[in-house]
Amino acid sequence: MLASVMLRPAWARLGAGVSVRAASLRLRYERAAAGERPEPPRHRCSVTAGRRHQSGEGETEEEGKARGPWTVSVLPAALILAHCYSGKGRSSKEEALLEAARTNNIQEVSRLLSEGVNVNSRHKLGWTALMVAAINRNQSVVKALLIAGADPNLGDEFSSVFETAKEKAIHSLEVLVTREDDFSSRLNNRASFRGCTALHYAILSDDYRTVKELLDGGANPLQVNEMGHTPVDYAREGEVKKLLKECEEKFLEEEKKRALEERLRFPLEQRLKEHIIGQESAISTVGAAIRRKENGWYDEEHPLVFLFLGSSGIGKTELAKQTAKYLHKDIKKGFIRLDMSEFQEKHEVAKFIGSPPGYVGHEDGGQLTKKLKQCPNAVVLFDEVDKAHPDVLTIMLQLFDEGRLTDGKGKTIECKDAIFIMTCNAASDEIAQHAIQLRQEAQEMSRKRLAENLDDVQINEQITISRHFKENVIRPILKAHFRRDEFLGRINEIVYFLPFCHSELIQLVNKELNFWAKKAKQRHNITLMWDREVMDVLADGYNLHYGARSIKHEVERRVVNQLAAAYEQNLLPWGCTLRIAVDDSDKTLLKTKDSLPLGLESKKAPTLRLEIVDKDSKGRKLDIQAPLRPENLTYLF
Ligand SMILES: Nc1ncnc2c1ncn2[C@@H]1O[C@H](COP(=O)(O)OP(=O)(O)OP(=O)(O)O)[C@@H](O)[C@H]1O
Repeated sequence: MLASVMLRPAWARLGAGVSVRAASLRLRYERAAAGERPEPPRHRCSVTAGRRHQSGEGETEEEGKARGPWTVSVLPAALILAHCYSGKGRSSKEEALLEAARTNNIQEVSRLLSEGVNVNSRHKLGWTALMVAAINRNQSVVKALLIAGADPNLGDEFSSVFETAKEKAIHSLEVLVTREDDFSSRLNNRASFRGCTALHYAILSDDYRTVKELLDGGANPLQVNEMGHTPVDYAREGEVKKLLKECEEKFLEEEKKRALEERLRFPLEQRLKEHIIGQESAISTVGAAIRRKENGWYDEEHPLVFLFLGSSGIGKTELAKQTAKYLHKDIKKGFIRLDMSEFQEKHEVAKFIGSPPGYVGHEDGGQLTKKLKQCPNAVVLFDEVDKAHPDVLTIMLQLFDEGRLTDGKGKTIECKDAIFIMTCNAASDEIAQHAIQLRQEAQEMSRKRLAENLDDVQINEQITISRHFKENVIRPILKAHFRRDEFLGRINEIVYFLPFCHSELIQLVNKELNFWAKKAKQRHNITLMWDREVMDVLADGYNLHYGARSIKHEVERRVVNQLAAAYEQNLLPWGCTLRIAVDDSDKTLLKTKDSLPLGLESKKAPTLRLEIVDKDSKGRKLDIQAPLRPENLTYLF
């Protein structure tokens, strides 16, 4: 049973809360600290031996003999223990709360809570007062903490003694004794407890009343710890297990209802549009597929597979990331990204799923399998899939087909619930050219109708890629790239990302300028404003091959460089208001731009200038000294 892994055997516990091992270590080291000379320890732990070596450094042979083997090995540990004990003189109220929760001192807990102590504060090794109270079966304290707002679903940050010592750079002996003294001596020090909630601990101590208290207080019976176990996995047969099972079902139902309400209130498409400009058709295709899956209208035997097509920097990765954010609270685990250009060679298959036994790197596991194991329903992005070796594609095909993958160690990972997204740059030029042509045709049509004085004219920049184009242009290109129909056949949706139209470029510019305006306010208390014409000028810096990245670069090159130069030359008083404007002499360039025939427009881009806005709202142009006119720096794209 799993609980037995987490708990110490009964014989290894000393009734008053201190383990045999810790007690004997303590006794030995206390004597050492007091200057006694006890018999040498029979089993010297490796940490102590390491210390002996460390403290013996730089001493003469005589000094070494005079000291003897024992003193060196024990004194540092004794110092550590002394430090441990001094920690007992708790100073902060948070520490006092943790101690009161452990000792079931309900009066002290109530007093501290009434003084406004943070009920969710953690011990320096990672647990909360609710966890301490739960493991020690202190039901009344658990109740008081929950009423005061303790979060029953926080996970412990303490892993095992060894791991915690390594993470916090503390001696493992100190961690061992602190865990036993300040938390519980009933737990196995080798097991990992990271992510265990108060409910996990209440189950481990098999305390029905505390379990009930926690469940009534909103504890999630389905929350998994870092080892992937829910509380019920640690429950013994009996009334506690029965109670948990009942609550699990109720919780699942409520969770489903809550999620549905949330989805209706704030649909996925709306969320995605908050982060992604344009790409309406891509957003609705992905949104619809996720909705089918969330509502049970999908084939549960296969995972969802998308292929994202389009040029660079137009939101493919961003859409995958935002979808993962929507589906998973923990984005670190919920979003897996693999650059497939790293799997171009045959032997790199091993990097993907792990090497077989006997091969180098067998113990490390594969890049994909390791991450999928941690989160089998993750959103997995295979970037630039067209660069992967055919053998890697074969493994991917098996993954998409069966929804499972066997790693180099022979372990099978079930991932039917995962969402796989591949990006591919093949056909991106064709898609971009086709979209531009469609947009030009749409604009031409609008102009004609405008000339005919029709009332219902709407300049519509939204275009749709035709089925004919998909079948006759895109599919053959993809076939030539992947060389297998079954691979394309396993893709649920091919999603097209189109180059930005003018209004989308204006939104991108605005987003970028707002980003810098926020920074200017935070860092230098400068208020940044800009005219509409400025956005048009910056939008002209769009480069089809770099997508939104070219807009970022244009704003940095033409605006942020000037800001930095003006700042360096002390031209920006603290708290001033700055306006970005198009130079008056260049405004004519903007006006003539649209009226001139194609190819005859001026090659010179209008200049942007910075003005300080005075109290009377008049602008005073800043005289940024040459050679620091960063506008003149070479255009990198
Ligand atoms: N449609 C968009 N809306 C808002 N920001 C975008 C959009 N497209 C791209 N960006 C921004 O541009 C940057 C690059 O975008 P992203 O990584 O999604 O590009 P991509 O299409 O995946 O291209 P690549 O294949 O080169 O990675 C990101 O900072 C992203 O936020």
